Amino acid sequence: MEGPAADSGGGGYNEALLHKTILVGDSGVGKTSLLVQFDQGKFIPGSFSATVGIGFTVMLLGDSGVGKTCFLLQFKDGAFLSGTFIATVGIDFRNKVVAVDGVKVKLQIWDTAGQERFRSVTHAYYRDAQALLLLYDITSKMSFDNIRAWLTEIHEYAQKDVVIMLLGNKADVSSERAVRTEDGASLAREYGVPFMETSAKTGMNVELAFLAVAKELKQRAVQPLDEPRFQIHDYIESQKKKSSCCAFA
Ligand SMILES: Nc1nc2c(ncn2[C@@H]2O[C@H](COP(=O)(O)OP(=O)(O)OP(=O)(O)O)[C@@H](O)[C@H]2O)c(=O)[nH]1
Repeated sequence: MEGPAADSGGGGYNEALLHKTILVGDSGVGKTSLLVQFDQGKFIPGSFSATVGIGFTVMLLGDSGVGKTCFLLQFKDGAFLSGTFIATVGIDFRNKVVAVDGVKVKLQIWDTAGQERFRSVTHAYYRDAQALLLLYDITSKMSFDNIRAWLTEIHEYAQKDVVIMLLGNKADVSSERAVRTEDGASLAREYGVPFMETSAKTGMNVELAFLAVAKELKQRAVQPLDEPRFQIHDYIESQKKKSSCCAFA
């Protein structure tokens, strides 16, 4: 069985093997347990809760090494993978349910390989994503300079109304900073997308990034007519922690 993902353990990679498997069946037959058993190798007894009816796909994009996998693992497990860098192969995914204004929202998060050689594989998934988190590394000017090329690809392959957020990751490494916060903010303004700096290491703004897109997508899906529209830019500005401030250990 393969997820939308190829094996991320390195070694040979066969594009022809990439396919999707969908689990279908009545509520309670064990679809989620089967997936958890496959993903984590364990069975969680007594944990049945009907899978939430509202779910979205979020995709992580950006150059290889900017921290996409760490960003996802920090959000999913609250842990940081330090040490050896193992580049993602093709595409991998994780699920996480978040509460948005009392409603459970399931996010399926796709972690893509930043390496050029996997680009044709990841392009195929753009159109299924409702939100894209586009990361650069604040210690790598090149990863920032490549953001325009990423945005061009996004406009070519993604849905027209996809939610895009620009994230300057590794904000904890201020001594090696190569991209000013103002430059990130100004590029984001130019493209009309929300922006913040993050750290997959300390967790700074990681949850906020996912929560903001979950709120925006949920609002779009089930917006009560009498409620004012959710403003993602304002929400982020009011909630985000600044890297110049006291957010680091
Ligand atoms: N200091 C610091 N290091 C980070 C952070 N995020 C990731 N790293 C490190 O950066 C390296 C690359 O991280 P990954 O998450 O594997 O990068 P990626 O973007 O998924 O790379 P690809 O899978 O090749 O696209 C690893 O050595 C991480 O430990 C961060 O916020 N701060």
